[in-house]
Amino acid sequence: MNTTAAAVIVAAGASRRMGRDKLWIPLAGRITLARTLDTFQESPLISTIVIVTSEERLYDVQQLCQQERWHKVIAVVPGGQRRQDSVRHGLDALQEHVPGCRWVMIHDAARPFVTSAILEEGLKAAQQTQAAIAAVPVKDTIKQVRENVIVATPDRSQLWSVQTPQVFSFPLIYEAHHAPEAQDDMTDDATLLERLGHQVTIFPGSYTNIKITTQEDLLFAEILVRGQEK
Ligand SMILES: Nc1ccn([C@@H]2O[C@H](COP(=O)(O)OP(=O)(O)OP(=O)(O)O)[C@@H](O)[C@H]2O)c(=O)n1
Ligand SMILES: C[C@](O)(CO)[C@H](O)COP(=O)(O)O
Repeated sequence: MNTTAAAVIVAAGASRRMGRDKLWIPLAGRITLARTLDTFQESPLISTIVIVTSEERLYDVQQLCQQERWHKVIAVVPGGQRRQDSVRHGLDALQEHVPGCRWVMIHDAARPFVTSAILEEGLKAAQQTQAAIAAVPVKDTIKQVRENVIVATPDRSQLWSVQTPQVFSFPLIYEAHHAPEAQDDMTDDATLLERLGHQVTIFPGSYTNIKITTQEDLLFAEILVRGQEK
């Protein structure tokens, strides 16, 4: 595959459920953010990277990019109130700095175990449908609950746990993030396209492509790192 994509790495969250900045927690000695950036910097499928971080971390991230020689990083920009606002800021930076950008991968910096194989799967899938997101089949039974009472048990065979990267035609997702519908709160980028009536497909993620969110995730992360180093 000779097609490449730009990447927007969103790293501007407050880590409220972790209680401390989860992107700067060392995982076996290398911080979460660096592990994520390593994969994108090393992938031949990624041409340019924009990192979206908090105002407070702008300088730290710029310094880290120099120190780590992440030469594909063309901009480090401040995030917004919500994840979707941070994504939009990243897309705006690509619009400004990468004329003619065709494909973009939007990825959580909090998912440091993404692999180059997942990136490849995502770009291949998006080239088929213009919009494709990483996902894995749900393993638990999921219940819909209202005021502590179960109101529905969706058919598990139709339930998928969604991850990132989420890979899109850049013009498509750029326009969607600037549509009126983008004002509504949504927790992933695919939702926006769904609301606008676009078909979004899934491609295989991985059960190890975890999002570092709460303290317990660090236990699994340490095991994953040790497994990678064997
Ligand atoms: N305003 C925000 C919120 C989230 N993110 C990023 O989006 C990814 C997924 O978000 P999440 O795991 O929820 O991170 P936080 O928002 O930091 O977590 P919490 O909800 O516990 O505060 C993370 O890499 C986070 O840094 C972001 O760039 N801007
Ligand atoms: C985008 C995402 O990682 C897909 O599962 C998830 O929606 C992010 O949610 P968060 O609350 O911003 O972590």
